[in-house]
Amino acid sequence: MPAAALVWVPNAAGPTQPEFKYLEVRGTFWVKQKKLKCRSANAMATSHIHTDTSIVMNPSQKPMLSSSEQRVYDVVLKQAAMVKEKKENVSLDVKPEIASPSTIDLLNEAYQRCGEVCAEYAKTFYLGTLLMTPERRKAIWAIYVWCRRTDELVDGPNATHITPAALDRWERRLEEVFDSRPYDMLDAALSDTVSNFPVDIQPFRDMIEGMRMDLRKSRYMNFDELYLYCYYVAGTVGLMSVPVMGISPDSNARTENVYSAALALGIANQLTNILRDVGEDARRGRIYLPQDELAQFGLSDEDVFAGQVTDRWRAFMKDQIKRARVFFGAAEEGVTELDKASRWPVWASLILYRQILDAIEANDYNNFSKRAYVGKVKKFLSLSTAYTRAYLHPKNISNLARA
Ligand SMILES: CC(C)=CCC/C(C)=C/CC/C(C)=C/CC/C(C)=C/COP(=O)(O)OP(=O)(O)O
Repeated sequence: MPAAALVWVPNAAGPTQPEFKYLEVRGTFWVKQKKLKCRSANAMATSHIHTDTSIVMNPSQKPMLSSSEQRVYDVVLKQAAMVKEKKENVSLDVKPEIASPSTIDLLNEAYQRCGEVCAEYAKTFYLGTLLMTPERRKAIWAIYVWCRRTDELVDGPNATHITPAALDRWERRLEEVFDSRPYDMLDAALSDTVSNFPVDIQPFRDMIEGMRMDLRKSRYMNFDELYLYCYYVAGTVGLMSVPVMGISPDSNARTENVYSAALALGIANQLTNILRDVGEDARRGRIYLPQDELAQFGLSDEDVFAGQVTDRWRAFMKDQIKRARVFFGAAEEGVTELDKASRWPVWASLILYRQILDAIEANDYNNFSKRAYVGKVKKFLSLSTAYTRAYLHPKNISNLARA
């Protein structure tokens, strides 16, 4: 793991320039060292390329983005631009009333089904969506269901039969959803959602690309490759959700910065998921951990398959956990910018998922044969912490979040 990382921090005072906090690893601590003004808004934990601190510390330079980060940041900018455009043209955006009562009934039924699926597979998140306005709640359900169905193609009961050609068909079907030609009821709900909210198709396409990647790849040479995978399968969810969840009318943050935070939450969640599931994935012949970083700690695939918790493994895991926490930290700053009604479910999922990292530590880094999980009492407490954070004044929230 890298010696240094730049982490984007939204400037609540309404910046003309985004701000970055410079974080440096010293021994086992991340030390906030100085703030830099940078022209580019994205420098999310670009740690793996910034091992030479002199590169990051020169304030006159744009932070160097890796190829994956640049590729992903272009999607962030595109999505943010779409939202801004929608905001500016909001008065012109009157949809003709062409839907017949029977179409409306069918759509309502479709959304209801999406809600049932969400309630069944993501209970806590579903409860959180109940706080949102009915339009937003239904739209989030429709997006959730599409993501779930996409994931099931490679992870569900028929996963062994799935081929790249089937994913191509799923992508053509996605294009039709965005062209208002849905194939089934659940697609119809998504079609309706993407016509009501400024949601870009790219993150959806990219999630399918993530499934293709999972089919053809079982090793990641470095963090750049892993970052791209995490964006495809989880960062995309953040980008799809924010246009629906909405940014608070009181927010002074730049739209693209809120989207970068949403992306960070997806990446943090996925990194956590990977760290929790090392043993389970290894039993399927998969290792998502960066190969070069394993090697830096004197570890190899064989060590992962052997599943022994050694001092080398502990040291490696400490570094990986540290990086996941950096991404959670970057995400936190964006949650406070979301529309008030959307903050609670996001805080809840952030706090709950981040606790999995604590659970891995509590298991003495045995993620080979012990599953890290958050107990019921802790879960319940987290929900009320999330509630408090969501409904305090934004200025207080960031202070509290660091407590
Ligand atoms: C922070 C801001 C501004 C917005 C929030 C934007 C959102 C909603 C981001 C969340 C992205 C997200 C939920 C990504 C999915 C990540 C993930 C690893 C999900 C795990 O899914 P499962 O595999 O079902 O998990 P379990 O195995 O833990 O059940």
